[in-house]
Parts: sequence; structure tokens; C-alpha cells
Amino acid sequence: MSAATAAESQERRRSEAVAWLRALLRESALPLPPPRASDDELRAALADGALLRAALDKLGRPSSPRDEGGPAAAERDVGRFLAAVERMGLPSFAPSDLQTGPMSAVVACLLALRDQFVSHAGEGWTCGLPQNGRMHTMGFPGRENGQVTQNSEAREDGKQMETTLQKASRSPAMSEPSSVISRPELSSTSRHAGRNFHEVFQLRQGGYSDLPSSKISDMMKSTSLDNAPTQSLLSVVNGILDEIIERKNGEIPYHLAFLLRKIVLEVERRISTQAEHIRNQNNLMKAREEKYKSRIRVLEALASGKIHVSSNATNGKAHVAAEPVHQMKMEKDKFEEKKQLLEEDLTKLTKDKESVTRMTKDKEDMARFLNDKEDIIRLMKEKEEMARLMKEKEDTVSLKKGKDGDRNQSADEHIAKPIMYKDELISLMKEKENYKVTIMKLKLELEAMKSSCEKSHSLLETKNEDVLNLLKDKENSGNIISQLRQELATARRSHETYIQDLKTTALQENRDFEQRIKEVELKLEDSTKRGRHLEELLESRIKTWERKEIMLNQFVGVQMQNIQDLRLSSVSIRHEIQNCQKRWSEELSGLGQSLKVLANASEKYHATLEENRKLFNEVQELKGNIRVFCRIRPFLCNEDHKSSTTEITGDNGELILANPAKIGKEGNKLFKFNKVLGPTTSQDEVFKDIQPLVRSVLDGYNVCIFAYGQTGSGKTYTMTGPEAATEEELGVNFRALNDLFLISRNRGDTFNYEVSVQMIEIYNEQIHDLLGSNGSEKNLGILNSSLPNGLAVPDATLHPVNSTTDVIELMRTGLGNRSVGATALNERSSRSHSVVTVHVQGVDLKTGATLRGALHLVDLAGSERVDRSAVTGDRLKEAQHINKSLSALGDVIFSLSQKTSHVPYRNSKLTQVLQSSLGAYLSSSAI
Ligand SMILES: Nc1ncnc2c1ncn2[C@@H]1O[C@H](COP(=O)(O)OP(=O)(O)OP(=O)(O)O)[C@@H](O)[C@H]1O
Repeated sequence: MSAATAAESQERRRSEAVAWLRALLRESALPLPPPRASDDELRAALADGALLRAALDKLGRPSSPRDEGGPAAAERDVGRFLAAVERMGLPSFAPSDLQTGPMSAVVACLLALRDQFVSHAGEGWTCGLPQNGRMHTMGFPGRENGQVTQNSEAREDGKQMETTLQKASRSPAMSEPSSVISRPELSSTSRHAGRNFHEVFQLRQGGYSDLPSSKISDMMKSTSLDNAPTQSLLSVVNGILDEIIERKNGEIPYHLAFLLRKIVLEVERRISTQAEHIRNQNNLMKAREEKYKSRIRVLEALASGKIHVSSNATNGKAHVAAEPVHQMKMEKDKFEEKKQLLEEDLTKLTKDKESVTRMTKDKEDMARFLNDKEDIIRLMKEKEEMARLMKEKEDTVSLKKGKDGDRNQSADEHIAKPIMYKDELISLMKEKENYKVTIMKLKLELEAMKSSCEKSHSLLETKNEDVLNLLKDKENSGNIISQLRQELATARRSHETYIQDLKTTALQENRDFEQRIKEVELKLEDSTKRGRHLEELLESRIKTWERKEIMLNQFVGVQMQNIQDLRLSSVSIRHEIQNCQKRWSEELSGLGQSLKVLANASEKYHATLEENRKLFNEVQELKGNIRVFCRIRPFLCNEDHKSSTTEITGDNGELILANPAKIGKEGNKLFKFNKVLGPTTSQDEVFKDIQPLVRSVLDGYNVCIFAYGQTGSGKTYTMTGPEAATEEELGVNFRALNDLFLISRNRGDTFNYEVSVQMIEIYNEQIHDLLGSNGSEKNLGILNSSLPNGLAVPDATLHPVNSTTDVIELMRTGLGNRSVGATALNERSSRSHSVVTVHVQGVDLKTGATLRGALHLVDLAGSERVDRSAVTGDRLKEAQHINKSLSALGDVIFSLSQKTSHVPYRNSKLTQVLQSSLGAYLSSSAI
């Protein structure tokens, strides 16, 4: 080691010694060396011996008060300190070291004392510390009867020392057998035996040496020692040791030594039992700690799981679950601390056991010493015997001298006896010399044994103090253990309560979790199924997309090829387009010329059409504004075929009606019509003659088609058709409307037509609306002068129609509202005039001119002679009105055909309604 390193080591050791000394004497008023004191500073602090004296006091070696100062007191304190150190077997130093020279020996002594103090702190040295009343009694760090006692200085300089002191103060020691070792055999008898032991050894009159050996042997053989309180045992040990000390010659009875040994063995056994008990307690505490740790882990897992699961959950629940966990953690820390204390106590007990072992060895040394002492006594006795023999020999010599005269007288007689004595004397002298040598050896051995005995006395004294301290610590430990038990019981109860609550909570939570787990499992299963389904779907779609991708790639390849081709062809097409554009421009210029020609031709075409329409209508007028066709219906199944005959005379419209019942001209009457249609004429053939008039309506003309005839002659059949008519049986009305819509659609490029329908009936000279919502109840009025739109009965409902179906639907509604009744001639006779008016308004798309036309489809009531109808009352009145109106119609038609100035329209409602159709500026046709 280099000089520098040695100096550093010495300085470090000196600092440690100074720190310990400052911590130990921190409450002292004496001046202390600075924390990093040099050798001289340390020497100056220790030179007067006051600090050394205070250290001894602090370490539980109180001395008498220092009533004087000066070098003498300093020398005495230093000497007392050195003596105490030597008694403890620690390295010492010379008093001159405190005057001059290095302080290494002093530092070594202080550190050894510190180490000894620390190592013996658990053996009761602290019993002398609490001089200021701050006893660390219950082993709870920093608490003095529940109050905090640590100060900052202790934390700074003597933390280690303080910790050691605290450990020492809370170390358990031996316990009384009855309080710690729960042995069933400790009955009242054993307690009585313990009392006997106490009575024997405490109520003695003299010393222990005076007790009869038989009594001591009886006590050692019995269970008195086993059941005696430890305090009593220690008192006996103290008493015996006191007697040993008092009797400096060491003449202690042998049986007392054995008793001492027995007591020490008993104390050792109790310490071992106590250590075993504490070890068991420690194991029990470890097991409980493991149990609590496992519960804490479970609770922490529950708490953490609860907090996570119900993150999606409430914070309040998490707080409730975390609070017991926090308390359990605090209790766990508490148990950790208790476990640490118990481990420290176990360590302390182990040290105590070692101390007792050392005491046992000392006791054995004492026993050997006593044996040696007996040998010495025996030798002394032999010596005394030798002295007695020497005295007898001297007496023999003196007797020889006194009897010289006698010997001279009988020299020859006694010559052999002195020689024998001489030899015997020589041998005795030799033997004496040997005895002297032996005695000298024995004296030396005795001296050595005396010094050993003194050391043993000193050690026993120390051990005695240790045992006392152990006893105090034992009592403290008892209190600590009882308090720990109470705390443990309290903690166990609170834990049980907590655990019960937590079990309940955990059970409930577990149920909830199980329920949730089931739900989650169901959802998971469902999700798994969905996932599988989706995976399958995904796979199929992936395959589909892969196929599509392949197809797309192929398609793209083809398209790219096509694009290439198209690019190539586009160039040629571009050229062709350019050529075409040239041609088109040339053709367009030609087309422009052609369009001009076409426009001129179109104008000429429209003019031609207009002229054609005019010519067409002029032709119609030339054919006659009033045309009368005669249709002969076939005989009905219930009619007599011979009752009348008809003869048709060709296309000139002449009809000869033959009556077989009459003779002459009366039997053959000639009638002249525009055309006569025979009984076999179909509905379509009848319409063919009327069809040109429908076209005139679209050209802005008014056309009136009405059927006239007697009841049952077939008017309704011709105009409407039979009930449930087939397509071939449809009447003039439907065919005319069908043709009207067909022609209007064909003229869609030149005209825009709007078609609307009115349907009225004239019954008993009253007009009813057959399409109104109120039915035919209301009597409508007629305008004297027709409106521009051709509406003669403006209050009748006007329904716009777009197709023949709409008109058929309206006509079925109107026919349902028509007044009918049974007559003698017809089972279902029309008792009113039915007028269906189709209003057409066409707008010329080119000129914007408006054309209005109207088509009146009239189904007149049956005309008949009243006498033939055999009607009376209402029917008679109906017939009279019908005949009157038909007569008025005949008069108007006659006037119009004769082109008279007055036309009697106002003679009936029928002629008033049809006035616009029968008037001068309109052409009409009639059947
Ligand atoms: N051309 C015809 N072919 C076959 N049957 C016909 C023809 N004309 C009329 N009939 C039938 O004659 C009967 C009477 O016809 P319808 O009812 O049309 O007479 P009407 O003149 O309207 O009578 P009313 O004046 O009493 O209403 C009906 O059964 C009808 O089917």
C-alpha cells in the first residue's frame, strides 16, 4: 500500500470514528470534534477525557459525576476508559497517544468500540441510552409512545447508529415459559414446582454455597429448573456469580458449578425454543403474507380488469375497487415491516444463542478451573502431609543431636540406624525438592488460573448484564408480540371483512363477467360465423375479381391492340373525314339549295293541303249538308217476317216498302234516301259512309250525326252497339272517336289538337248533364247564341280526353245515367235524347291559327205513335215530349233543306241544342 493510500485510509477511518462519536454524543453539551477533524483536532477534543467519559456513560457504563477538572481528572477518565476497553477485549491505546504522535491507535480503539457497540446493540447495551427519557420501547421506528422522536441531526450523522439502537430496543428476548411456550404440562403442579425453586433459591438464609448439595441435586433432578421463571434462574446465576466474585479464592462448591451449568443450559434451551417459536411465527407470517399477496394480486387483477373492461364502465366503480386494493397494499407493507422486525428479532435471538453458547463455554472453563482447584487442594493437602513428614524428620534429627552422647556410647549399636535415616533423609530431601518444584508449578498454574478466573468473573459479569438486558428485551418482546398478535387479530378481522366484501363484490363481478363473457362469446361466435362468411365471400369475390382482373387484363390487352389499330385507322379516318368534310361542305351547299326548294315545296304542300281540305269539305257540301241514310235492321227472332217486306232499288237510295195487307199504291210505298243500307250491312260499312264527316270536324267543321227511328228500330245499336259489344259490333260513336284520335295523331307534325267531351240528355224537355257529379238531376240552361268555342250548354261538364278509351269510359258512365224504360215495343226503350258532343280545338303549328269543330253524336228517343205504344200517364207524357221534339227537329231540317229564312229552332230543346250544328255556317249530316 502506498503512503498516499495509507493516509487516505487513515483519514477515512478517522472520519468514521468522528462521525460515530458525534452521533453518539450529539445531545451532549461537550465540544465535539468537527466532522472532518484532523489528528490534532481529534486529539484536542479527546485530550481532557471528557468525551471518552461521556461515551462510556452513553454506552451504559455510567461513572461517578466529574466534580473536578484538570490533568488529574483527565488522566483518571482516560484511564477508566482504557480499563473499560481492555475489559471488553478491544484494542487499546497508550495515554501518551492523546498527547503526541499519530492518532491511528485511538481511531482504531474508537472504531472497535463502535463496532462492538453495533454488534452488541441487540444484546442490551441500549438499556443505558434513554437517559433523556426517549426510550424506543415498542420497536416502531420513529415513535415514542406514538410520537415521532427522530431529529434531523440523527438523520445526518448517526442514521446507522439510530437504526441499530432502534433495532436493539425492539429486539425480542427470552420469554417466560408460561407466556411464550404454550406447553400443556405447565399445570398448577409445575407452577408449584417453579414456586418451590424460587422458595429454595430466594428464601435462603445464607449463600448458595451453604445450601446442602442434596437439596441442589434434588432441584436439578426435578422439573424445577424447567418450570422456574427465567428471572429466577438469572437471579440464581447472579447470586452464584456474586459469590464467586466475593470469594476471590474461587472456592465454590462443585455442585454449584453444575447448577450454574444446568441453569445456563436451561436458559439456552429457552432461547432456542424462543428462536424456534419466532421462526415458526416468521414462517406463519410468510405464509400469511403469501396468502395476502395472492389475494392482493387477485384483487389487483380484478381492479385492473374492472377498470379496463368498463372503460367502457364507470369511474366510480373503479374507485371503489381500487380503495380496498390500496388498503391491502398498506396492510401488506405493514406486514412486510413486521416480518422484517421478526427477522431482525430472529437474528437477535441467534446472536443471543451464540452469546449463551459462549457463556456455556465459559462455564465449562469454570468447571475445569474448579476441577483444577480441587487438584490444587489435593496437592496442598499432600504438601501439608509432606510438611508434617519434614517436621517429623527434623524432630528426628534434633532427637539425634540430643542423644549424641548416647550414640557415642553405643556407636556400634546405632551405626546402622543413622545411615538408614540418612538415606531416607536424602530421598525425602529429593522428594521435598520435587514437591517444591511441583508446588512452584502449581503456584504458577494457580496464578494463571486466578487470572483466568478473574477474566471469567469479568466476562460473567458482562454476561450477567447481557442476560439482564436480554430479560428486559424479552419482556419488551413479549409486549411487542402481544401487541403484534392484537394487531394481527385486528388486521385479520378487518381483512376477513374486506375479503368477505371483496368476495361478494368479486362474486357479483364474476357473475357479471360470466354473463358478459357469455354474451361476448355469443357475439364472438356470431362474429366468427360472419367472419367466415365474409372470408368465404371475400375469397369468392377475390376469385371473381381475379378472374375479372384476368379478363380485364386480356380486355386491356385487346383494347390496347385495338387502340393501336384505332390510332392507325384514326389517321386514315382523319384523312377520310377531311375528305368527307370537303364533300359535306360541298353537299351542304347543295342541300341548302335543296332545302330552299323543299321549303318552297312545303309551303306549296301546306297550301295544297289547305286547298285540299277546302275542296274536301266542298265535296262534302256538294254531297249535301244534310244526308239521310236508311238502315234496315234484320228481323228479330220474335218478329213476324211476313208482316212487312222491303225492296231495295240499288244505290240511288230508293226504297220500296211493301205492305202485303194493302193493295195498290198503298201496298207499295217508295222512299228516297241518300243511301239505303240493308239488313246485312255491318257496323264498319255503316261507318265508312260517315267517316269523311269526322275528318271535317278536324278541319274545323261542326258535324251532327243522329239516329232517328221508331222504338226498337236499332238507333242505339247503330250509334253505340249492343251491350257487351265485340270489336266488330262497336257503333258509330266509338268508331268516329277512334278515327278522330287516329287522324289527329297523324296530323301531329302540323296541328296540335285538344279533344274534350260533353254528354247530355233531353228528357221531357229538360237538359241533364250525364257526366256531372250530381248525375242527371240538375236542369241545365241553353245559350241563345252559341259561344265561339261552340258550347251550347256551357254548364255541362267538359271532360278532356286523350284516347278512345277515355271517351268510351265517359260514354258508359253517361249511358248508365240515361233515363230508360220498358215499352210495348221495346223492353228497354230510350226515353230521352242522348247527345254526345266531341269538341275539337286544333292549333296550326305553322301558322298558329286555331280551328274549332264539334261532333254531335245524337241517339234520339224512340218515335212512336202513342196508340201503338199503349202508354198512359208519365209514359204518355214522355212520348208526347219525344214526338213533339222530333217533330220540331223535322221542321228545322225541312226549313234548312228548303233554305227558308226562318228556321224554327226554338220549338224544342233538341233543336236549340243542335242549332250550332244545324246552322247556316255548319254542315250537318243525319241518318
Ligand atoms: N242492324 C241490326 N242487326 C241486328 N240486330 C239489330 C240491328 N238493329 C237493331 N237490332 C236489335 O233490335 C233491337 C232494338 O234495337 P235498339 O234498341 O237499337 O232500337 P232503338 O231504336 O234504339 O229503340 P228505342 O227507340 O226504344 O231505344 C235490339 O235488340 C237490337 O239488338
